[in-house]
Amino acid sequence: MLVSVRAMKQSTEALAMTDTGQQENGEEDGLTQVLTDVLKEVRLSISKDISGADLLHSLLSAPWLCSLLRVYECLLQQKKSVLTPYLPYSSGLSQEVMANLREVTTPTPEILELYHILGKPHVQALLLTHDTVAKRDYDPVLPPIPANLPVDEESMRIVCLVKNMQPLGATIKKDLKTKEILVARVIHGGLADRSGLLNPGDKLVEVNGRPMRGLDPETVIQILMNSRGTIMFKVIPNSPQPDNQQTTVFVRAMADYAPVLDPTIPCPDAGMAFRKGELLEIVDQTDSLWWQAKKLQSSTTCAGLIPSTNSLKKRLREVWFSEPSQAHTCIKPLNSLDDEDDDLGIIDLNFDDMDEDAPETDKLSEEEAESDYTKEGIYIAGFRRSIRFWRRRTQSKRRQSCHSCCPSKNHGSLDNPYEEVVTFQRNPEEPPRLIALIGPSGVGVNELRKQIIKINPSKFQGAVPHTTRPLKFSEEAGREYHFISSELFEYMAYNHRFLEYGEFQGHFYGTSVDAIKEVIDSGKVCVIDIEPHSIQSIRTKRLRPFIVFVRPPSLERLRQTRRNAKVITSYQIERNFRDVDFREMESTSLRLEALYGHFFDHVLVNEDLRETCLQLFTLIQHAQEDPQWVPTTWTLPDEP
Ligand SMILES: Nc1ncnc2c1ncn2[C@@H]1O[C@H](COP(=O)(O)OP(=O)(O)OP(=O)(O)O)[C@@H](O)[C@H]1O
Repeated sequence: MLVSVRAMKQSTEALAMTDTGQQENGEEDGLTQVLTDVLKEVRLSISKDISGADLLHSLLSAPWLCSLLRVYECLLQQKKSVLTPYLPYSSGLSQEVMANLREVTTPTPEILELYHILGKPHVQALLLTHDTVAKRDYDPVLPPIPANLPVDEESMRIVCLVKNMQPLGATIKKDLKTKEILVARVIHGGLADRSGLLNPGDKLVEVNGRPMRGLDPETVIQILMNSRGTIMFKVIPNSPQPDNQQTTVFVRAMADYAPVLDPTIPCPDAGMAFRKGELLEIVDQTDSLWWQAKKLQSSTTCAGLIPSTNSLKKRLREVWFSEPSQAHTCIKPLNSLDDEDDDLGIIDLNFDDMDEDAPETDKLSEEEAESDYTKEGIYIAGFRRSIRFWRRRTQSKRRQSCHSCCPSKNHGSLDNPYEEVVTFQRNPEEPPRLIALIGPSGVGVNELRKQIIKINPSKFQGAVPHTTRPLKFSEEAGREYHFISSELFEYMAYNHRFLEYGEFQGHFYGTSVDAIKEVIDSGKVCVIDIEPHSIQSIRTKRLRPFIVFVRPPSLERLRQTRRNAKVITSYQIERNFRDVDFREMESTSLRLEALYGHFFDHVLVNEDLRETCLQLFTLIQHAQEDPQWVPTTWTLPDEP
């Protein structure tokens, strides 16, 4: 044990010596060498069977000790290589050199060149920066604090901002009791915010030497708006606010908003207009009435004021009830409430009111109406004309109904004017997103769907509809239709299991959510076309739909491209398109976009069929593979 203590002592001393020695001699392997020597001696002690030598040997040869020594050596190395400036006054020296060079009466070209180089602003700036870094003197030089300051005086801050054409980025208000002018809010990303020197609650004492106390906010705003260049504020800073961490929220606007039309906004100039469907980044929600937001697709860094959810709801209701031109066609005598059936999706196709002029021979027989799109051995479910007929009929009825004027039917915007969204990237293991096509009747949604499924039937599929009509000879249950009893159909309809359903020639037809889910769960991409009023029903976490609106091209292009195309009229007639159909398609398209545009993930113009198909194909891939904004509720974990 005595030996081990002596050996340790020696080693410590050796370590200490090596430390200084290493610093002096620059030897890098000193410590390792000492350890090796000590280990050698301890090993000798072991062979002499001296007590404790074993323990000391295992301690000194432990890997952690080697590692520690290596770290120590590295740190030592690092300490040695710290850069020290050769001189901390290179800028002053360069000035001295230039002064000397100026005194040379007959300067050589070299002298001239050196003088020119040293005089360059970039070189001067570089030398100045070098000196600042060398002195490590980064703080501004502040004037000394006067010794005789009264203890209870509020500290005053002098703030200088350079303002050109841009607004100040702050709103003000008057404290009615004290008549003081206060900073009401600081707009994120604006001039005041970027300076970091003005905060909500700061008292404005003077602006450019002019006292603010007692002035009207309007006068102060005018003074600020007319100021250019440097504006000097004297402010009494607000006592520091608790730092409530702002979290950014992303939302999709479900309503339009124009600050210039809103008399309640505290500062219309600071307001931000937006349209339905636009994505907004809400950066400040501290005020319960007015939030600050930026548009996601905008390059501006400065936020604008937008109403909070409650303020916007209130505003939308006020606007709706004050609109003098609203024709409240939803208020009808009791005996004319048939359209209410449309909302439930029930359409009775008795053809009592059929086109008198339509020749009987043009009308499709039940067989023709039921002809499916079974081509080249591919059964493409959900293309039956029977379903399309009752839809056609629904559309003409719904056109007269009152979805747009009634607040309760305003597609949720009055209840939820901002929909919270997040970016969503589908995990390849997850079921594919539903692809829903929407468009005015005749624009080609059905054709596009058919083409896409034909391209790759093992990847794309439609949802198999349900019907109460009997199975025909060539059909197979679950392939063309799910054939069910009227009772079951009624039960399903009653329990909201259908996205849409209706009656055609005494039989019920409908597309169920489960039929869609069945396709999705099989790993295939389910492609459906739906009526716009069903959008809300499919916008669920379960289906995560990607909604594509198919828009018609110009009238001229419609005439050119639809020469051989057939339109299905609401009277069960298939005929060539007429100009009146194109015009109707155009006006319906505008109406649908105005009403439902904020739900569309993409708008596709169906001009050339082949081209549109390719675009749709790419779009579907993009919908499945790339990140997109979706409602936050779609990404929340399921409740237990
Ligand atoms: N880009 C296009 N060029 C030429 N013809 C087209 C194009 N798109 C669709 N068509 C044709 O237009 C007709 C109507 O198309 P489709 O049946 O798909 O309409 P739709 O939008 O489903 O409307 P509806 O629901 O009323 O049937 C069909 O004959 C279709 O082949």
